[in-house]
Amino acid sequence: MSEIKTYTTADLTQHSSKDSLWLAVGGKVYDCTDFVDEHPGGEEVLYDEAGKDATESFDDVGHSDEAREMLNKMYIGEYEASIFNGGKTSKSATSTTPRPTPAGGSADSGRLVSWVKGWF
Ligand code: HEM
Repeated sequence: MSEIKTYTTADLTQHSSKDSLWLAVGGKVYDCTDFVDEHPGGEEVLYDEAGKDATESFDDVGHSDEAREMLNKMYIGEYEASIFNGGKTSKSATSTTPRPTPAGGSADSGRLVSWVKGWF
């Protein structure tokens, strides 16, 4: 059993180079360092998003389920900013969903997000 790590925006920013390239997508952090060369969409777009929350760009492309599955292999932890950035990441997380929730989970997490946001 591995413990779940949480990374902040500051942590993410430290990994924005070719040598260590992390991306946040849908509230989760992925180490894409070794994937850059294999990305069908090219290296450039990943460098552009390196060390950032790439949820929107990732979603905009309309990546396939296969692409989403590839993400699972690169998963290294949760992105802490997902709740505190005005819901941007969390909102997209409902469509990205490499989460261990059932298929109907997106609606539920949407509700959770609104609920959490109500506190701020
Ligand atoms: C680590 C995260 C990512 C993974 C695993 C991934 C994976 C893939 C895969 C498998 C494809 C082939 C088409 C498909 O199956 O959907 C693809 C295409 C593409 N990706 Fe990504 N991608 C990632 C991040 C990004 C990001 C952040 C961008 C930023 C804009 C991006 C832009 C594109 C584009 C533009 C294509 C289309 C290429 C084409 O059809 O010519 N990807 N990606």
